[in-house]
Amino acid sequence: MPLGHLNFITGNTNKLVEVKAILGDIVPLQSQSLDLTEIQGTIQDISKDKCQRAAAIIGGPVLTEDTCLCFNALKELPGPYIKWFLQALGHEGLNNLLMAYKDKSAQAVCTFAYCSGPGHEPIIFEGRVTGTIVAARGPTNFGWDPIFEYDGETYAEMDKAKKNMVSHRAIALSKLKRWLQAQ
Ligand SMILES: O=c1[nH]cnc2c1ncn2[C@@H]1O[C@H](COP(=O)(O)OP(=O)(O)O)[C@@H](O)[C@H]1O
Ligand SMILES: [Mg+2]
Repeated sequence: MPLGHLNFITGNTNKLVEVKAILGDIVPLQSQSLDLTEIQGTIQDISKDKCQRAAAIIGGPVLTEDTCLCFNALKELPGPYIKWFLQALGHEGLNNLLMAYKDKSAQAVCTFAYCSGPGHEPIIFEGRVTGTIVAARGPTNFGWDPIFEYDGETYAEMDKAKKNMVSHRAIALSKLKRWLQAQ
């Protein structure tokens, strides 16, 4: 492994807790919060751009993460804009967006980007889980967890250990881990 530690750029405590739980002792993690603006575009464009700017500010290697929630009936919107949709509409409002459609399926998409330093091209690791948007069930401490149902339970109802085994974040991190171990 080439890295002393990974510098994970995030201001989201819930994400940090999950990333630490999933990566365990395999990768020592250091975290830092930067207020980075996000461009509009595809998930990959947004992730790469953000990661490159974080590396330029830090002046070294960084890991960034973006989470999208894509409603299939809405051609994958809100997608990268889910944070603002959730903030404005809440769980009920997000459900209402799908009222006009039979298809309630959604994809949770987690994108990690690793950039080895300023000017270097970021590498992307994506995890995607298809679930169903339902009326909120379970604790409300993490984002849209209560309205995303997978395998009969919402993410919020799920045992933490199970979420960290099956989630979009777990899938993306297993790809990152494999890549790190091959370096
Ligand atoms: O695993 C998850 N479950 C539920 N909500 C999540 C999960 N990961 C991210 N979110 C939420 O989805 C949105 C994703 O936006 P973004 O990735 O920009 O988050 P951040 O800026 O808080 O790090 C935020 O509202 C975040 O709280
Ligand atoms: Mg974001």
